Amino acid sequence: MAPDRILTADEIAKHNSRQSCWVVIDGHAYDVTDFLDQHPGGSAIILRYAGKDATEEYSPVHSPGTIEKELPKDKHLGQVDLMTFLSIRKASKSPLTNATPSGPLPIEMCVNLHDISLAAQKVLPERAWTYYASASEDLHSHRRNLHDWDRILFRPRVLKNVKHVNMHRKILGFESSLPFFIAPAAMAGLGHPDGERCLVRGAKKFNIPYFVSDGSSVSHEDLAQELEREGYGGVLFYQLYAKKKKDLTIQRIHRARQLGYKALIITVDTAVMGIREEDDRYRMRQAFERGEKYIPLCGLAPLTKDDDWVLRGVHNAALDWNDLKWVKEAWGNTGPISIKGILTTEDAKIACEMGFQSIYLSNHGGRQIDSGPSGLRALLEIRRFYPDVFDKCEVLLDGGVRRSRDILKALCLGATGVGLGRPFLYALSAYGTEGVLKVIQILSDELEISMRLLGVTSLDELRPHMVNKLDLDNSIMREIPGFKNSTSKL
Ligand code: HEM
Ligand SMILES: Cc1cc2nc3c(=O)[nH]c(=O)nc-3n(C[C@H](O)[C@H](O)[C@H](O)COP(=O)(O)O)c2cc1C
Repeated sequence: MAPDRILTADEIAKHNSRQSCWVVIDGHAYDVTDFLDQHPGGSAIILRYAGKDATEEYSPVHSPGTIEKELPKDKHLGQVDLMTFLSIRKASKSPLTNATPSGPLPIEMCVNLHDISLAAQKVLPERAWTYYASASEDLHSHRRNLHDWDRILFRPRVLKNVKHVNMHRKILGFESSLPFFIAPAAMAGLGHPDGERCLVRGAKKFNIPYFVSDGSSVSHEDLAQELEREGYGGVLFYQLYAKKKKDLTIQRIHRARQLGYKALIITVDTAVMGIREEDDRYRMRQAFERGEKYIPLCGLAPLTKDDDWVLRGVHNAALDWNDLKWVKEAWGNTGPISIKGILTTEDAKIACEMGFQSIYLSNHGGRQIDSGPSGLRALLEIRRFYPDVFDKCEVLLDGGVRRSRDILKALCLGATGVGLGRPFLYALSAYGTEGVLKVIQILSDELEISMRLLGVTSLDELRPHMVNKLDLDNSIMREIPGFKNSTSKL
């Protein structure tokens, strides 16, 4: 079929099955029938858009040029008739077009990360806000992330001469100017056309690490180039989701190595995607408004008898600790590896004993198991039952950090570095690169002030006795089979 052919929406809509599956992306129609089983994201997700416009779902997870690279030329069917296209294409708002009449706050008026989050809520299209802000089920883990920090109190010392402070910290081998980093978060392109590029620029300007998500909207090649462009410092670490196919996972690791990513973060808390009901509701409502049947991506029943059993999401539910051996081998000696999503003493010990250089305590921003502990509670548990971890492994942590005082508390308790996820997505959505710079500047200023008020001049001086954690201690396990409670040592 000639690629200059113009197709109507009705014609495309007929090809809505596994036997004949066409999709529309950016105004062009493609025959993806033969590609379904090769699609790295699985066939189910494409079948959901069979005979329809998939642009809104497609764009944030694929870098430009993916179709040209992956689909044979003859699968490009042609352009879609614009008039009929409008009837099948959902009115997708581009970022920053649905600002309220008053718009977001001028950036100068944002004094803290809460202001930035409010600004983003004002301007973000509903789909993006829902994806970024949502967490799983009843949001217990998410709320705990936000509130646990306030249950740790400082024990500030006075009259210590704190005129000069040093905020440097080595994180996974990188000499960072600040003890925090940009946590991996997929699909920054939903919030701003420059997407993850804004985050690279921020990391560069302030010389901090950016853990780039496997699900970046901008290609990893482009991000590596962005880092190389003129600027100051920064470093990129690669966050990996193991795919269902081992060879694809290995390809990703090799690509990260070639691109010069300096550390590997393996996220292990996503055997399946958590139940993010706001996200589901949004999709259901969209389907309902279009008069379509909503096909959930979850549940244990196959979508059709030909399909794989569909677990929620595209991740590899069969992954286990043994698989991490070949992941490690594929990465070689490129740099340190951190295991992200550890929440218990038992798993911390396994990771350390397997020789991983770092564990990363995180409940994925409350988006995975609900009623799991916050990264902070996991830190307290591990301190109690496996304090050796701090001699063997670098401990990173994230979840609900919105103030530098939270970072300082985590560092007092033994963390090496602390990550922030949503604040950076909100910042780039509302203000692009400027927003990302603003977040880092606010955190840097807050940190400097909090250090002085606590009575320390260097992060190396931070010790557990500088905080009072008794309020949270009561909620930490008293016994764990096979581990000794070392409370007295704390
Ligand atoms: C039309 C042709 C398509 C092509 C050529 C294609 C190609 C690819 C490729 C190469 C990947 C690997 C990830 C990467 O690029 O870094 C991928 C992943 C993915 N694709 Fe597609 N895709 C297509 C359509 C779609 C559609 C229509 C959807 C959904 C609406 C979709 C959803 C996904 C998802 C969620 C992933 C992530 C998988 C993961 O990270 O494990 N794709 N796709
Ligand atoms: C929208 C969004 C996307 C995320 N994507 C990823 C991801 O691709 N990989 C990953 O390991 N973690 C991902 N996370 C989890 C973050 O890395 C981090 O653990 C979490 O956001 C920290 O909580 P915070 O948002 O309260 O700072 C994501 C979180 C959000 C909110």
